[in-house]
Amino acid sequence: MTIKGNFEWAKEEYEKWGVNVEGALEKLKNVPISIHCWQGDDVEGFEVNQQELSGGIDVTGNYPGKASTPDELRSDLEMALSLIPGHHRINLHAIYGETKGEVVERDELKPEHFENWVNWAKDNKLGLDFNPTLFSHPKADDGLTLSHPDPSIRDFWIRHCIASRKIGEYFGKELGTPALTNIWIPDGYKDIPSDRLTPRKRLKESLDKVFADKVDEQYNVDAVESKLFGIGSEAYVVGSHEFYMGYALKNNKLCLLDTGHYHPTEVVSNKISAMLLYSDQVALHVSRPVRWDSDHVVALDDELKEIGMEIVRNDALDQVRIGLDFFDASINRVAAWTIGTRNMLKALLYGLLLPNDHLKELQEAGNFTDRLALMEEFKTYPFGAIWDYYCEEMDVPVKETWLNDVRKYEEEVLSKRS
Ligand SMILES: C[C@H](O)[C@H](O)[C@@H](O)C(=O)CO
Ligand SMILES: [Mn+2]
Repeated sequence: MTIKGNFEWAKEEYEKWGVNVEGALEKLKNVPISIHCWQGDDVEGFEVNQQELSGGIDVTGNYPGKASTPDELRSDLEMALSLIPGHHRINLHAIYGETKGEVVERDELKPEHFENWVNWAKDNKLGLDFNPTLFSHPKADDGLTLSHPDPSIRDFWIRHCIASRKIGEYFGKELGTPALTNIWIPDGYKDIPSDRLTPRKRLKESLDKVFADKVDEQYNVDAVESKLFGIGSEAYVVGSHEFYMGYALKNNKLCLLDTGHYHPTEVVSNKISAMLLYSDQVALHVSRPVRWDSDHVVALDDELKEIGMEIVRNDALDQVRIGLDFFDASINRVAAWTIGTRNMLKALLYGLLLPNDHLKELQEAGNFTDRLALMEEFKTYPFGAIWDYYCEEMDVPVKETWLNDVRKYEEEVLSKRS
């Protein structure tokens, strides 16, 4: 049977349960995923005075072909984007600026250092998001930034965050779609602190100073990202979930939930509905923690499907800004983006193809037997046939055929890099 034939048959199966399959595909077309540039170069960036990766995160593996110039990174992203259905965004970090060989301190970064990215985004019809980089820098060597006891260090990072929000504003203005500028800091302690409050007070004051500087919310939306622990901050992280949830609610900022930043049995899928009762929007960094915040490539596992289902069931596709955050240097990096992003989209499609209203009614009526039976049976409904058709319609490779394109690119481009 052809892809179209399979689709028609699968569609009928879903329609028996009142699922609007064409409507689901239309919705999926309009969901932008913010694809993180840093998978392409192992979070190295292009600073002239580049430092080793720090901040309690780590990239393992030495798969050949890593991008080492902005043009290489953009070319690799274009390759990945050609294999991913839909129109998406690219998420940049401050270390990806282009300063024409000059050392430009992070608190001196300006929109002009990201002009090439903006022109490229325009050519490729992409939105851009942004992150200040508060790691891999001598002023973050002791693992403290915005909560540092030394006011001159705090001030440096405050200035960097202010500069970053202006860059986000520039992206939004130029591209006609507001940038999400997300602040994540590594601050914490390896061992049991004697005072948890003072660093948090300092972080709060620093953030207040960062956000006191007005940028146009039409163009830039601020987010703050919490964490549970990092390498070297195992005992205490200043910017914990409660800290940022409180800060975001009180100050009208977005709370960004990274799926690798919680206790091992605590899941982000269970947080989305609760948070959306109190804020209009939340942001995600979808990642895959394996025993720790390991940032493995996102797989289509139960939790990813649950996240997709939650976003769809709660009619929250416009309220959840979905970003990705993984960095695996042990496999082809273009493949990593492709696998992770396609999986995120598959999880959303999975949610869109469920008879969600009926399942909610069953729960309200206390019919938990039918609820479980249907939720389980739908796991083996012909979801793949709908996905394949979607890929074909969106002009990207169907099933695993995208791997041929990645292998060809590897042979012709990546393998030639030194
Ligand atoms: C590079 C990213 O900003 C970083 O991964 C951050 O978002 C994070 O999740 C740190 O654990
Ligand atoms: Mn993250």
